[in-house]
Amino acid sequence: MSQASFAAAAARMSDSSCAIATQGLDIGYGRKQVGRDITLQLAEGEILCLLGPNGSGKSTLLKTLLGLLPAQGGQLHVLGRPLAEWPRRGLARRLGYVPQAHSGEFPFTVEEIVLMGRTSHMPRYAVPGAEDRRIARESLDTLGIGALAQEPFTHISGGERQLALIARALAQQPAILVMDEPTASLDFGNQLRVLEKIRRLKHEGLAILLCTHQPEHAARLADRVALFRDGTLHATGAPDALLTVPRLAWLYGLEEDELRAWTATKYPC
Ligand SMILES: Nc1ncnc2c1ncn2[C@@H]1O[C@H](COP(=O)(O)OP(=O)(O)OP(=O)(O)O)[C@@H](O)[C@H]1O
Repeated sequence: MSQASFAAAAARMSDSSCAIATQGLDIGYGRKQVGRDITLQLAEGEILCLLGPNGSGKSTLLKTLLGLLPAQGGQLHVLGRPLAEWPRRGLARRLGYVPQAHSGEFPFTVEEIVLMGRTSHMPRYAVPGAEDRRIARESLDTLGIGALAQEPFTHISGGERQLALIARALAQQPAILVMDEPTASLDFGNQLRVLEKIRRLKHEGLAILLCTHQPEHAARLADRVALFRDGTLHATGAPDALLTVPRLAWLYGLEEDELRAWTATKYPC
């Protein structure tokens, strides 16, 4: 890297209006490398959609950006500050995470799961107060699952669990929202409701990074898309420029005719 580009990269990394910035990030598990040399930025008030085939390393990247997995190399800054320098509670207050829906092991109620999103706002060892409960209730209602508040998380459907995990992240009131396939197990109506909610959160100023297996969602929602394959970030840019038939066919290992035959969206050729 030349001195000028090194200086430009350093300025980008320490820009506090950049929600997340990485430079040459290597990701993986222990000695196993899953992705390498990943350089990306997520700006405030931006939606960036990460697209890529199964097993390409998207979830591993998200977990690394959240500090749930240590980076194997490179640099990672959140709001202009190295991730490692953030106090845990400060980071937890700013970074919301919607993981892929899981069944959960302990029979917490849905409300209790959502209240967990308030933990970083509460004094240590405190129980949730009236304001925390109001915010949790509002998050449930906004996703249309207020009626499930007292149900055990382990006894609701996969799609309902997905909505509860989104409600938990909303209750956290983060500045940055990282979502791993947030609409994967939702019915058509809930998919659209969640996409609309994500769009509104962006207008409230949140920075949102999400993985999706649905290019049409990225086309409608994203300010920028990132194409990720084999642990490498191949391109980032405007949806119109990147969501083309040749690029999507290459990304998912399809024939172009196959893609045209099975998608209703008319991607540019
Ligand atoms: N806990 C783990 N330990 C070791 N390797 C893992 C672990 N979790 C995932 N991997 C491996 O990392 C690679 C990338 O997985 P990852 O879950 O990041 O992919 P993905 O792009 O999110 O896939 P999908 O779209 O199917 O969710 C895969 O080869 C996977 O086997």
